[in-house]
Amino acid sequence: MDVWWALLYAMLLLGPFLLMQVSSTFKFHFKIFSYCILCLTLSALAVPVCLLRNGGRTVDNMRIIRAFVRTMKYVYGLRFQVKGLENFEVDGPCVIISNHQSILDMMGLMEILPDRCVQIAKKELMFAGSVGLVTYLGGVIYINRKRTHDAKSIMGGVAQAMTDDNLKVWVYPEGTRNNSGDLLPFKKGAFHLALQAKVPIIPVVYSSFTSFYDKKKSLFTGGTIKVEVLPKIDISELQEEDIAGLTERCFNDMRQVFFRLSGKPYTPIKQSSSRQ
Ligand SMILES: CCCCCCCC/C=C\CCCCCCCC(=O)SCCNC(=O)CCNC(=O)[C@H](O)C(C)(C)COP(=O)(O)OP(=O)(O)OC[C@H]1O[C@@H](n2cnc3c(N)ncnc32)[C@H](O)[C@@H]1OP(=O)(O)O
Ligand SMILES: CCCCCCCCCCCCCC(=O)OC[C@@H](O)COP(=O)(O)O
Repeated sequence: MDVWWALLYAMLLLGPFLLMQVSSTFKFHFKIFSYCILCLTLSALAVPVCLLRNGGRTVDNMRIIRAFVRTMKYVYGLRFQVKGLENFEVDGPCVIISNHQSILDMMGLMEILPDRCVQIAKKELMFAGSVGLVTYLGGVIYINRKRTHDAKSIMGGVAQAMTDDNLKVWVYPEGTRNNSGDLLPFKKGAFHLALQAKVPIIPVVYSSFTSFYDKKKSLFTGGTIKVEVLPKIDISELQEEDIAGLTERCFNDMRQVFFRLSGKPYTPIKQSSSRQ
């Protein structure tokens, strides 16, 4: 009989706690689901606008997409504090590199996206319904990350297009989303691209989302994201053999800014030793 009483007490004590857990997980997933639905809906609205204004796949559509996406931050209670926007004022093309934490990054990307800028994305995004279609219309460049040989040759072709069409290209050098509160080691494609196109690199850093968005804790509330556009890095004097050093330098510079913006103490690491 005592066992039943003990069980009853345990349920009374743990019940509300368990319910709270279930409902916070539910809330989190519901919010993410609503984010995807909103992306799909806004894309479906943006597609005809893009087609009517610009006819087909062109970077000019990015201005329309940007205007749509910029409204989304109000729905999720996000604010952006941006510094260094003047660093985007370069003559001609450049490679922009930034850290990538979550699908929410699309809002941060569009918040500061300069004109004539396309992004490199995994090819799977092309099949995400109306989102895929709108990214296609905006001129997003798709790569197959599983076939890195093909990915490299696609990025080689992009170098030529950058100079021919005066394009800026946005790359997430971590190569995947990462919500760990640190940066993943950088892949080298963005740096090869800058060297091949002979254009400067502009790093952009977003502060950590972990205080308001954390998958593991099912946390997704409103918050402020600090963004810093860093001064351009001139690569005109560099050669192929300098790529590893350049990657390391960008990684360290951005990681330092990432920790500062996130209000966390900085501990240096070597990018090569942090490879998984
Ligand atoms: C209207 C409402 C709408 C609402 C909806 C919103 C819509 C918004 C619209 C529009 C926004 C769209 C936004 C999309 C965002 C999507 C984000 C993503 O999808 S992130 C995933 C894809 N991105 C990447 O993966 C980064 C790029 N990746 C790279 O650059 C890699 O480097 C890659 C794939 C080219 C190769 O990756 P490896 O895994 O092989 O690793 P490695 O270390 O870089 O390379 C291995 C060796 O190959 C050499 N290598 C790399 N690239 C080379 C190259 N181009 N040429 C020669 N050698 C190269 C390297 O030097 C390295 O060699 P040694 O170890 O140093 O000897
Ligand atoms: C067919 C219905 C699909 C509906 C999906 C709608 C979702 C909209 C999301 C907006 C664009 C997000 C782009 C993005 O952030 O992609 C993730 C990749 O960067 C990295 O991929 P991963 O971390 O390696 O999986």
